[in-house]
Amino acid sequence: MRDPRVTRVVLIGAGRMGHAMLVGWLRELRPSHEFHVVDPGVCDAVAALRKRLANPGSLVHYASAQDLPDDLAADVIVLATKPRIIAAALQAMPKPTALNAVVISVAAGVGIADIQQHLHGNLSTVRVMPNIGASVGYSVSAGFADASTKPDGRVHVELLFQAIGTFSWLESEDQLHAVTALSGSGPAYVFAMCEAMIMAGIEQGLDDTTARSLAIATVSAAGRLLENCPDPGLLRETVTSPNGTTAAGLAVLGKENVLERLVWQTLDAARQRSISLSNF
Ligand SMILES: NC(=O)c1ccc[n+]([C@@H]2O[C@H](COP(=O)([O-])OP(=O)(O)OC[C@H]3O[C@@H](n4cnc5c(N)ncnc54)[C@H](O)[C@@H]3O)[C@@H](O)[C@H]2O)c1
Ligand code: PRO
Repeated sequence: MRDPRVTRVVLIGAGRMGHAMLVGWLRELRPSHEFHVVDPGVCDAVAALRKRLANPGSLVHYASAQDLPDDLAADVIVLATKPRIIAAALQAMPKPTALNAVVISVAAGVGIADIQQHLHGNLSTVRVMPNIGASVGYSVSAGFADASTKPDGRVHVELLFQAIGTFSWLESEDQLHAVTALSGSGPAYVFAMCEAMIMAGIEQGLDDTTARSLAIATVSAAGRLLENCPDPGLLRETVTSPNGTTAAGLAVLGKENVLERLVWQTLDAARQRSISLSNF
C-alpha cells in the first residue's frame, strides 16, 4: 500500500543533467520523495547512489519506461533525455503510471505542445531549464507552466527545483530559449574562460598545477563574492586600480566592446540552437 505522504517522482534520463538533479534530490528530499529512474545506461551510477542511502527502496532503477509498474501512480514525471528521445520514452510508459502526474521537461528547445502530443491523456506539462549546479545545490532554474497547470503541479515544481538551488517562474514559454542560452549553457562559458586563463597562465610562465589552481580558485572566489554582492560592475571596480594591472587587462576585453559582442553572439548562437531544437 503506498504512503500518500510520499511524492513519487519518475525520472526519465539520468545522464549528466538527470544525475545532477537526482544527487541533489536524494540529498534534500527524502524521505518525503521516492525516485523511479528510467535509463537504459546508468545501472552502475544508480547502484552507487543506492549504496549511500539508508533506505535504498526510495531509489529504483528501470532499463525502460515499459518496465514501470502499471500501479506506480506517479505524482511527477521528469523528462531529462535528449530532445529526440522524448517521444519514444513517453510512448513506452504504461498509461496508468502517469494518470495524475505533472510532467516536467528539462529538455532544451522542445515545446509544451510537442510534449503533450506524446502523452497518454491531458497531463499538466511544465518546462524547466535547470543547470549542472544541481548536484551541489546551486542549480539556477527557471520554468514556465501554462494556464492549464494545476496549483499542486506548480507546488511540485517549486519544491523539486528549490531543493537543488534557485527557481523562478517565467512569463512566457518563449523566454526559455534565452534562459537556456544564459543559465542552462552558462556554466560551460565560465568553464571555457577558466580553461583559457589556465592556458594563458602556462604560456606566460606558470607551471600547469599552479596555473590550474590559481585560475580555479579565482573563478570560485568571484562566484562567492557575487553571491554576497549581486553587482558585478561594482565588484569589477573594487579590483581595478586607476592605471593599474586590471585596468590594462580590461582595456583589452573592452576594446571595441569585444567582450560584450562576443558574449552577445555566444548567447545568440545558443538561443538559435534552442529554437532549432523545437523541431525534434
Ligand atoms: N547537461 C546540461 O548541463 C543540461 C542543462 C539543462 C538541460 N539539459 C537537458 O537535459 C537533457 C539531457 O541532457 P544531458 O546532458 O543530461 O544528456 P546525457 O546524454 O548525458 O543524458 C541523457 C540520458 O538519457 C538516457 N536515455 C537514452 N534513451 C533513453 C530512453 N529511451 N529512456 C530513458 N532514458 C534514456 C541516456 O542513457 C542518458 O543517460 C537534454 O534534453 C538537455 O537539453 C542539460
Ligand atoms: N546543456 C544542453 C545543451 O547543450 C542544454 C543546456 C545545457 O543543449
